[in-house]
Amino acid sequence: MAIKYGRPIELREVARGTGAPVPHALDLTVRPRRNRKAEWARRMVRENVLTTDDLIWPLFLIDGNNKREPVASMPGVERLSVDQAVREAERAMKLTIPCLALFPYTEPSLRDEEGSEATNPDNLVCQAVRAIKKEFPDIGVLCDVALDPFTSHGHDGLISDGKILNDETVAVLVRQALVQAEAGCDIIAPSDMMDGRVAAIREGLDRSGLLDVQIMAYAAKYASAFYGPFRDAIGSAKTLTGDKRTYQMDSANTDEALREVELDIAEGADMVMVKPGMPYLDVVRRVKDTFAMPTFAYQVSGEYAMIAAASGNGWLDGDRAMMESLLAFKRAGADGVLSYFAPKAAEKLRAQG
Ligand SMILES: NCc1[nH]cc(CCC(=O)O)c1CC(=O)O
Ligand SMILES: [Mg+2]
Repeated sequence: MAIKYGRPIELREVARGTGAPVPHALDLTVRPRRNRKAEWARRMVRENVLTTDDLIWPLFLIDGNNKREPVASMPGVERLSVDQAVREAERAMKLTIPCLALFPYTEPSLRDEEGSEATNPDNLVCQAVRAIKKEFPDIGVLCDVALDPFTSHGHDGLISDGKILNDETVAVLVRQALVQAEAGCDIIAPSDMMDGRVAAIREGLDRSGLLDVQIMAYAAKYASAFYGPFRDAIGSAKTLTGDKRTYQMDSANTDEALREVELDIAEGADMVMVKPGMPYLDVVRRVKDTFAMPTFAYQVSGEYAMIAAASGNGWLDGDRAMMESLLAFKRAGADGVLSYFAPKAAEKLRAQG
């Protein structure tokens, strides 16, 4: 039998059953389309669902008051001053989005070779964390740990003689994580891809008595062209010299992703992430199947921009493409997804009831 699952197909001379044969009907015992015949039937057999609990909403921050600045390459996304970020936190609460992720646009005058603003306990991210947690203590706040929003060269780490220094960078990242956690951040998310940073950050947090602060490791983060609009949003696109291929992963690899994830789990990560999202769904699936950890995917800025741009041009039904792309992460095994579509998708989900 050519068929592996289900009933064998037996071809007969005449139509089965006692009723009159339908002219030209194929004699099929199995007709998969029966389960798709109506919306209620499709709902009954649906294997995966997207809910608002699956969404983490990334916000871009800028200095100032009552300010909203559009990000040109991400239609519908804005940089927000802290008071406006608090308003969006309220919106997230109402939409039952469990968690926000914060990314700062740092004033150029505050950027330097060492990214020293990253460890300023009163930097923009820390201000936003305090303001959001003060008004809405029940929403989760995630902070990215990496130096790129703060360095004049746009890299995630310290540089010497054109090389990104691993261990020296890790020491700074620990201090960055600590100022964020002290400000009230719930989840520390190292996105820098330095070796050993998860262990060092866990140790730093534990020593400071911050035992409940979680770590979501950007464990398998690829050197990707899809981060372009994000670098535009945080203002590192113009400054970035060279590329990030000596620390972010080669997009040709998946075994290496498993080794990276395994290390981060051993070092104390509570949750792991694969990034970008849609071009790496195979990696999400392998990671989930191999480690059975809370596994997240980041639908990155370039993925958002593609759908938003095509939709803006009338080439795609933007809402349907958005929902289909988000559901794809669930199908691949992700427990949740960081997405700039989060508020829009949540509104749609709530409207569906
Ligand atoms: N290390 C910083 C960081 N954290 C999240 C993203 C990208 C997110 C996105 O594209 O939406 C990046 C950019 C990069 O590594 O260059
Ligand atoms: Mg690693």
